[in-house]
Amino acid sequence: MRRAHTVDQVRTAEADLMARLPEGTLMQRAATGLAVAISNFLGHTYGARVVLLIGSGDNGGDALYAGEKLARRGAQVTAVLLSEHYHQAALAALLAAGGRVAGSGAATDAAGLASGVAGEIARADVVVDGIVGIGGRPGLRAEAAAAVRVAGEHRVPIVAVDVPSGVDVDSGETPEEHVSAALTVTFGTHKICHLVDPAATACGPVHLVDIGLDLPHAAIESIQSADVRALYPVPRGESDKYSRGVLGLMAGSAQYPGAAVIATSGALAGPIGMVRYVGPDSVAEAVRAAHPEIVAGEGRVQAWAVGSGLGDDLDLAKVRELLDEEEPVLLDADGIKALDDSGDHDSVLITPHAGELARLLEVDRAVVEAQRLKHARLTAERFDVTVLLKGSTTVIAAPSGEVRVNTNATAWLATAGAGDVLAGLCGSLLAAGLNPLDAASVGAYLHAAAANLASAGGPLTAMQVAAKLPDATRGLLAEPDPAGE
Ligand SMILES: NC(=O)C1=CN([C@@H]2O[C@H](COP(=O)(O)OP(=O)(O)OC[C@H]3O[C@@H](n4cnc5c(N)ncnc54)[C@H](O)[C@@H]3O)[C@@H](O)[C@H]2O)[C@@H](O)CC1
Ligand SMILES: Nc1ncnc2c1ncn2[C@@H]1O[C@H](COP(=O)(O)OP(=O)(O)O)[C@@H](O)[C@H]1O
Ligand SMILES: [K+]
Repeated sequence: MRRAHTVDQVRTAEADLMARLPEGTLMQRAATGLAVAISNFLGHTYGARVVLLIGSGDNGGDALYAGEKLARRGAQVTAVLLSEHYHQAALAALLAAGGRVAGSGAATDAAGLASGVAGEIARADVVVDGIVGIGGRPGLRAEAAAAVRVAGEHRVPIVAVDVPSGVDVDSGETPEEHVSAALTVTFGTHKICHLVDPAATACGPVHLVDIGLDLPHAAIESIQSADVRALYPVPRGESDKYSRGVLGLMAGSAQYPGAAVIATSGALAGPIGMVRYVGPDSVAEAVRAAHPEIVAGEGRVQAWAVGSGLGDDLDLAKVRELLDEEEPVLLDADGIKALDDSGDHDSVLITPHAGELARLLEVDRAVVEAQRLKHARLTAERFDVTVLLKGSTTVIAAPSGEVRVNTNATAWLATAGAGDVLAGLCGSLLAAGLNPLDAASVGAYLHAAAANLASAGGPLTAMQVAAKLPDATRGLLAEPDPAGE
């Protein structure tokens, strides 16, 4: 698992380590990693024009020391001081290495920047965001915001130090103006904003520099290929189609027959031995035509997936009966309407997008989109259910308080029917015996991996995603475990 910690957890771990090391050691480790990452990002160092945006704290200190190291290797490094306070020793080191400070005069330009600063930023090869790190509050002050805007206007890429300044580090929310980075270089561990949207998108790719922190249990985890490999229910020699798991699928309607076909494709491409389709005859025929492997009609199952494309055909009483049974149930789309906040749902997984979760919670969709982690968590707690909240980053929250995210999906996956594939696949993983948290995590990862194969940088259809699931699974199960994962 890739782990993300809260600001408090990071500060505690940092204090413990600093007490055992000579002063300044951690910042030097961070700055060295940062300088190397900036060099790699640029592809060259000698002669590169680097502008550092410097705030009052240690985040600015990291940026200044990295600037010093780049200046020693021949970069032209200019610091823009955005606060009266700054890390004095780090600035002295930068100046001693040949770096400069821009805009130290009193005059300002139309953007509110000290004169000369906008021109420096416009000509830069890279801007380094050392405005604030984990000590920052959301938002940017006027001068910082103006500097960031100039970089944007001139398409100068920004490398964020630790976090893109202005985002909310512990929630991944972006209530105010913030930096949008081409690369974020972080230290010690990932922070929540690196994994949860909308902030995760503002980070760009995230590069982690190890600085030796000893960290506690993570607040949030992001599932990696090695985790999927360890969890995937691979059939054994003695397995038969029943022991591999049978999924009952209640999906599709006269209104949306395709959803049943697509969800079945997802389910059959999972680890189970059989799908039992339960629905109107006309839809069952369409499913059988596409998938002769299915069995139509009720029978013994190890889990249910209910809801994709049911539309007005949703039989609330029937779904509530299923919820009272022992078998795990996945509720997707309209099926989620059957959930109430009384009762024990710890074997239930719901797979809403932001609109469906908003309807369940009776709030606006935009509120869920802006505060994805918060709403996934509170739903898991209030309904005693595991929630897989779909979107650009998928957030999975369990009633135990555990949270996992999946960040490897391509935006091409945002296409009609992709959610039906996911519901079928996650249902299949439940029927094969995974608990709701693991089924959701493995499902989201493989769904995204299949979408990446189907897309290869271009458009895809939901059925193509389902068709690539076996390849994605095969590739992953065959992969050797990389060291350190
Ligand atoms: N904690 C760690 O493990 C390590 C931290 N390091 C660096 O230190 C950073 C944290 O440093 P600090 O604690 O000094 O905090 P920051 O540098 O994040 O912020 C410092 C100050 O900025 C001001 N501020 C807050 N929000 C602002 C806003 N929106 N606009 C303008 N100013 C604002 C506040 O006065 C705050 O105290 C990390 O992000 C990282 O870059 C690294 O040097 C090494 C290890
Ligand atoms: N911007 C995005 N980047 C990556 N994946 C996305 C993005 N937006 C949506 N997705 C994923 O695409 C799928 C869309 O599912 P859903 O919204 O249920 O569509 P449908 O109901 O049409 O099947 C989900 O797996 C979701 O997580
Ligand atoms: K920053």
